[in-house]
Amino acid sequence: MTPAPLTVPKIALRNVHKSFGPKTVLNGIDLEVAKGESLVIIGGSGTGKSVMLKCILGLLTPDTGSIHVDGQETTRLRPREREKQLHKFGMLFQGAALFDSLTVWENVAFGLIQGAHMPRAQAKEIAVAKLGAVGLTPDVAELSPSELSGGMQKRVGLARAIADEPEIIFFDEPTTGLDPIMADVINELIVQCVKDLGATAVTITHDMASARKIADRIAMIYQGRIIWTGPAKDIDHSGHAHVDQFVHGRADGPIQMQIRAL
Ligand SMILES: Nc1ncnc2c1ncn2[C@@H]1O[C@H](COP(=O)(O)OP(=O)(O)OP(=O)(O)O)[C@@H](O)[C@H]1O
Repeated sequence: MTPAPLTVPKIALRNVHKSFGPKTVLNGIDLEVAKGESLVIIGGSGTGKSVMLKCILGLLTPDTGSIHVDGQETTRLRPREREKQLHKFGMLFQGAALFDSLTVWENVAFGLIQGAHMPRAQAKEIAVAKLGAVGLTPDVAELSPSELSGGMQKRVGLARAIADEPEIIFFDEPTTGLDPIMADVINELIVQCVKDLGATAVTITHDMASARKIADRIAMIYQGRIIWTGPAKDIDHSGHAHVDQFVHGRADGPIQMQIRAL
């Protein structure tokens, strides 16, 4: 009998550890993301979600463990290979992180012009089309980001994330600071854009409404490890006390917040 073909995960982390001085942040992360899947990572503040994303992007190097993207080990790539690898990723940062010194379209086209060395006129055409895909009209393209509302800035950030048609998109708390209705609009746009691109998506969020809407699968990080992962539909009956406490936002439970003055 012919064995079933093995599908290589788009992203695979194995036993990833990362410490800063005496502080262990990632303590043996094991996680796989399938091609085309939308994975949402939940977990308390300071549990290492951003550090994990930075390790996948190659902005931080794990102390031990492996990270594979499309089957290729990425933790110790040479600069040129790393740059090639980075082209696979799009990113929507917390707070959209737009440059106020550039117009909206220049923000969207930034990676196309700087990274892919595309002529400005061609990059502008793509930027205006991507702005259209997130519901912004061409007149917005000429404005400064400071002239836009928070919801519009997120849309611009999303247009920038998809401009280069990445294979993988990271969303870092995409709905932070938005009212619930605008948050829902952004969630729908994320789902639509990811689907249109056929991309693999990894989202960090504290917003459970967002997680439910965006995720095929949810993973929870706690004390530097993935303690639960399952289909989004199972999040309310995970059978895991830590997940239950987090999802329902209860102060009482196994997760004790460490509150200390810095
Ligand atoms: N470059 C660094 N140097 C030292 N410590 C760091 C560095 N980056 C992150 N940390 C520490 O690692 C821990 C995890 O940070 P991280 O930003 O990943 O948390 P998070 O889960 O994304 O939190 P939040 O939900 O609040 O954004 C924090 O205690 C943080 O102070």
